[in-house]
Amino acid sequence: MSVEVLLALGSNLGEKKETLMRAIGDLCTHPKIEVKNVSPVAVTAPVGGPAGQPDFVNLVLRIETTLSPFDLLRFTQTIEDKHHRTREVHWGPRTLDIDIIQYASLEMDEPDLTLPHPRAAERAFVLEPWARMEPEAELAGSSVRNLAEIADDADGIREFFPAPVVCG
Ligand SMILES: Nc1ncnc2c1ncn2[C@@H]1O[C@H](COP(=O)(O)OP(=O)(O)OP(=O)(O)O)[C@@H](O)[C@H]1O
Ligand SMILES: Nc1nc2c(c(=O)[nH]1)N=C(CO)CN2
Repeated sequence: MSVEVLLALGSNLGEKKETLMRAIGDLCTHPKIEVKNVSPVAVTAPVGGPAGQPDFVNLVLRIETTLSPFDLLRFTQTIEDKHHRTREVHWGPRTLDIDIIQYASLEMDEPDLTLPHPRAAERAFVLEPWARMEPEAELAGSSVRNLAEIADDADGIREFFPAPVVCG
């Protein structure tokens, strides 16, 4: 059975926008994933992590998939690795980060996977692109648009570029 999933992508090292477009392409090639919608592309100030790290490029994607949550996590981590993601510094600069924000209405708290993503409701760099893609979306019973307005990093959204073509 296919379920709806919300993924968030971020990059603040290298060819940031290009890396996100390639990662979308990687998702598009999986036979058990259908990319349904892509948000506008946000340039955002870094939240947390070491001082002075570069701005991020962030977007979210709506997909449908028949993969289980853990199989999806494994696949998204394979894409991160392919794009030379390293994990030395907590919240440090990265070529590519893919978070599973929401997997249908599933709630789980396992050592390697928490759903919905535990910090998504506080992150304008996730919520603002999401609200632009799906204005009526909800996260854990709250309006994503409202959450985006009150997020601490709401003024860290610098600019938006139009949404890329889905699996173009
Ligand atoms: N919903 C989720 N989506 C993606 N990874 C998750 C999720 N819940 C737990 N994890 C786990 O988090 C671990 C650390 O992920 P990662 O290094 O990308 O964190 P981060 O992006 O630096 O920080 P944050 O989790 O705050 O976004 C992953 O190995 C993964 O097992
Ligand atoms: N602006 C921005 N800040 C972050 C981001 C991100 O994607 N964008 N990701 C983080 C950890 O996942 C920590 N901080």
